[in-house]
Amino acid sequence: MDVNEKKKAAAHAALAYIKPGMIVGVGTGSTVNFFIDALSQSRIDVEGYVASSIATEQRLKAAGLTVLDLNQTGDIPVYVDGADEIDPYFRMIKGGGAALTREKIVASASRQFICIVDDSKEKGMLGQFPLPVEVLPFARSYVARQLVKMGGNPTLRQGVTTDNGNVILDVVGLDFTDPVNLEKEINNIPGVLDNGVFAKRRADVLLVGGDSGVQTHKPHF
Ligand SMILES: O=C(CO)[C@H](O)[C@H](O)COP(=O)(O)O
Repeated sequence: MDVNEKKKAAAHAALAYIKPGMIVGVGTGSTVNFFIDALSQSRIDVEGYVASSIATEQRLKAAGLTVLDLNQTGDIPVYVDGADEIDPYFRMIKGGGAALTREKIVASASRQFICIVDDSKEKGMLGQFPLPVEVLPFARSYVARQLVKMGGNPTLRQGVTTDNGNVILDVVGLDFTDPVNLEKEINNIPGVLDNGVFAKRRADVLLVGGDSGVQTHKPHF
C-alpha cells in the first residue's frame, strides 16, 4: 500500500465514529481530505460540521456538507484529524498545514478526538518533525530569540500566512522529554498564539493505516 492508500484507509475507518444527528469537528490536511470524501459518499445525516480551517470549510461546502460556526454549537461530540507525529501516549505534533491553532481549539471543544494517520506518523518520541509555532508577525524576531534560548532552531515558513493572519516558525532541536511542559512553556512566550504540541489535548482513539489494514488503538495508559 502506498502512503495515500494508508491515509485513505484510516480516514474511512473514522466513519464508524460518526452517527446520525451528530455535530462533527473536522481537522485539516490530506488525510482529512480523504475523510471528507468518505463523509460525502456515506451520506450519514449529521447535524453539521465545524471546520478547523478555511481550506476544510471550503472543501466541506464543495462536497455539499453543512458547515456550522463553533460559537453556535457548544461542545462537539467527536473531532477527526490527522497528525504529523503521534507518540505511544497519543501526544502529537500538528500544524504541518499551518492550521494548528484552530485545530487545537476545535479539538479542545470536542469530547472525543479520533486521530487518523498512516503508519509513518507513529513515533516512539516526538520531535523529528519541526514543531510549528504560530506567531504574531509583530513578535516574530522576539519569539525566535526566545525559542533559541530554549535550545531550538527556528525557521520562518516562507510564503505562509495562517487563517488568523499570522506567521509560522518551524522549530527543530527542542527537548521533547516533557511535551506537556514544552507546550505550556512555548505558549507562555508573548507573541505566540499557539504551538503544534498537542499534549494537554491529546487523541482519544488512534486509527493507523498500514500494509495490513487499519489498526485501532485505544489508551492503555
Ligand atoms: O496538523 C495538520 C494541519 O495543520 C495535519 O493534521 C497534519 O499536517 C497532517 O497532515 P496530512 O494528513 O496531510 O499528513
